[in-house]
Amino acid sequence: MDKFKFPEKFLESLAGEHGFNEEKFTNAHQNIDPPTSIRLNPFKKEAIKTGEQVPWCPEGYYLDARPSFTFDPLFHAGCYYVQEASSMFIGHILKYIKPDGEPVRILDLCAAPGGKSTLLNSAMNPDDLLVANEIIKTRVPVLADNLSRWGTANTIVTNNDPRDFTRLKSFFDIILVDAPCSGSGMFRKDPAAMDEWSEANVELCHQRQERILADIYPCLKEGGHLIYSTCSYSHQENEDILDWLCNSFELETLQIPIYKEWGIVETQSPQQQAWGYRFYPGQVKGEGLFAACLKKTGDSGELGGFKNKEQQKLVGKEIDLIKGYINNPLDFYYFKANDDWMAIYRQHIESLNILQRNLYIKKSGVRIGKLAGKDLIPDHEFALSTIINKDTVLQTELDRDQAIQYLRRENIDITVTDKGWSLMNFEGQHLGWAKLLPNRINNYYPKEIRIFAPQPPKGGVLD
Ligand SMILES: C[S@@+](CC[C@H](N)C(=O)[O-])C[C@H]1O[C@@H](n2cnc3c(N)ncnc32)[C@H](O)[C@@H]1O
Repeated sequence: MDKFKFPEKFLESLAGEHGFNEEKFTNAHQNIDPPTSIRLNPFKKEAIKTGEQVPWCPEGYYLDARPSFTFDPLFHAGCYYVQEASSMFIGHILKYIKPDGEPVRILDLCAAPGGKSTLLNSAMNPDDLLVANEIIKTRVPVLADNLSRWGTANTIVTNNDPRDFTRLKSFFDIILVDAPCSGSGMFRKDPAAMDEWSEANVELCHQRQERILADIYPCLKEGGHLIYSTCSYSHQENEDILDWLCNSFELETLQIPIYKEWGIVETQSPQQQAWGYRFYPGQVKGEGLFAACLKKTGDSGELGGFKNKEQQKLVGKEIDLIKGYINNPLDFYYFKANDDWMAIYRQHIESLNILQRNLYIKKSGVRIGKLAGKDLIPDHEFALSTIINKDTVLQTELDRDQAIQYLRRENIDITVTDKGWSLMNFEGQHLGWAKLLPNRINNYYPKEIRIFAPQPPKGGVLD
């Protein structure tokens, strides 16, 4: 019996698509397991560098088998992100359009769980700012956690509706809209998604995609770039959207350089001949994706004259308490968010003020810690950040079993002689904090993200 029974009308709807090969596509779904791929964090240790490289992403690698990532401490240390290979193409587009040496503000509008945010962030410098937004409140914590693990201090996480961005006129240089879609590109990984697919749902998604894009168009600068992507194969959500964009706004299409051997299908929209890039399982080693990039040629006017909202800054003696633990402490602006002490690169103060006035900010830069009496309790996010000056902090190296005990928030079987706050490390990579006391260790790994799962049998199991 066929493993995949595609929804009625689904294959029919793809039949005329340029470059679509039904035989290869069906075979890939019936007989080939989805490949497992990871993308390394360029700001941290190169975790695993064996295996075949993803052709369009130098930091992407296919793994021969799917290990249990939950039981790999380097995963928790943020050394890599588990990401489907086709999605990594967005990084290829960014590298093509990002101007050299000029700081950019990038918006990832539909960002949770953060795969593409960490991808975009990998190609960014401290002078660049990433705003990662997610409309659904319950999906924001996982986005914030994934960016915390990535460790950089040039990201802001927001929880807003696309329409809230309309008033930020000409604020962003690059916007990624990885739109909510009918999800056919994920059928192989998630066959249950087939139950949701219908022509009516494709149409609903198309309408929502138009609304989202109309809302954010004004916040893109003249000369800036809009990257649009979906994990749908339906032309209504892809090429038709490009035509609608070019007809409704001042946008021009951009052709992205690709190699033929990558197996990506380059398409053009029927009316405006806007370029698009399609990924079909069976033709690429990855899942379904559509991506396109457009350049804005029109002007949306200046940012409104609203007042900045300033943060409560840390005062001199508070900064004195933490600056020894931070690399290049003068590069940062220190402020409070409720009781938390935060640090963000100084060059983003103005952006932070403007965003804070207009959006619902869930995290900005790196959370350093909070004061309890005279002591600063360091935050988990600080441990995982790349701004920590590890030479000034105690560090305790754990073996694999001890690291798992730590990540489970259990007692750790280790004898230590040092006292005080210590980074808990695995292979030199920071997992979090513990407080070393004369006869015990207080494990400060955050409860919410600790490992609950039972240990898999040797050889690894699926997560
Ligand atoms: C394809 S997923 C994003 C995946 C993410 N970019 C990544 O790479 O990890 C689409 C996201 O859009 C969000 N979303 C749903 N409805 C939305 C809307 N009306 N406006 C903006 N975003 C929406 C979903 O919550 C979801 O997180």
